[in-house]
Amino acid sequence: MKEFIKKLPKAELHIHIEGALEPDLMFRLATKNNIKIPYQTIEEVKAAYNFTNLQSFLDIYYAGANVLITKNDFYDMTWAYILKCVENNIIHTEIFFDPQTHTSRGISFDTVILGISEALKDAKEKYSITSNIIMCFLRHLSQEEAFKTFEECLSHKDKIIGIGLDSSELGHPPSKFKEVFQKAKEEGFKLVAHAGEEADYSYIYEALDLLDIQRIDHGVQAINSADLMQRLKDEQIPLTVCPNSNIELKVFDNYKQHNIKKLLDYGLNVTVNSDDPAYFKGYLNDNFINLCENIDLTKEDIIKLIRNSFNSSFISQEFKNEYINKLNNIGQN
Ligand SMILES: Nc1ncnc2[nH]cnc12
Ligand SMILES: [Zn+2]
Repeated sequence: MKEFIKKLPKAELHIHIEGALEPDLMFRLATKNNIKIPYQTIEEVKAAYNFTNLQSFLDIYYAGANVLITKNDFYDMTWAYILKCVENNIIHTEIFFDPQTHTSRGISFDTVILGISEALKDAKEKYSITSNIIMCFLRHLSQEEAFKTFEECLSHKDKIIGIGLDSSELGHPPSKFKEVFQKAKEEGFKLVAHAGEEADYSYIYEALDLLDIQRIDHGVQAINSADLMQRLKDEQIPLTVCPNSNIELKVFDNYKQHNIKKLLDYGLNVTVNSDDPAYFKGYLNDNFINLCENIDLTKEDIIKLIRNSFNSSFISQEFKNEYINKLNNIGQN
């Protein structure tokens, strides 16, 4: 099964680029930029990646992002992820970034978006990897701050396809961001939001009904509402599920307890993604492999999950057709 997974072309729809910052690059940037980090060795960093819940991860993840200062730093972090895409046979990726994590430290919006987008442009030229960028608001901050960030992004509308919502979920429901999502919709952005990762399924209803989102990031708590499951099935709303993340952040006790197969068998539009691969012990192939080693996913299930990713992406129908044909051809051999 491992070889089968590796050879299939894939798309990734839920990856925070700051979550692809590997410890070795973190150290190099810390030294170059003269930024103090609370670790002496890579082993110490890895030992610190022992999370109890989402917040315990976010505290460490935001601290790690402090080493990113120049446009080149953002380029290098993004390029390192692109090399992982090549290794994992990811031919299309939709990347989240969190501008507020950086603008709050005095790094300009332009520095961040230009570093990321230039690496993605080079990825297209060198490896034919296609991509889209989704800007996320940090939900632990206010809607007013989200509006300020939204204003800043408008001069980069050509580079940003969509708007998302991430960070500390509990206590920060989608309803808090209703007006700024409405504005983003009027401006023509695609809309997504993290919902039902740690918080209950009412957050998924809010994301659908108040923010009018097109994909749910995570969404695994939907299983606790029969009505919501039926609706997600009827409307084929994509769920960008992140298995390694769910295990590392203790949403499920282990892979055998993960509900992805139940969601898939029920008929939901489920996809597999890596979330923050540098922090959660692996990239996209590892997520598929961990699932296969612990739950009965068939080859057809794997192909279905990947087909769902291509179909649920924000690329053109022409690209979707081309990529799905490629997937079907390779999947049959
Ligand atoms: N899994 C996650 N949930 C919410 N916010 C995040 N930011 C980075 N990873 C996240
Ligand atoms: Zn996420």
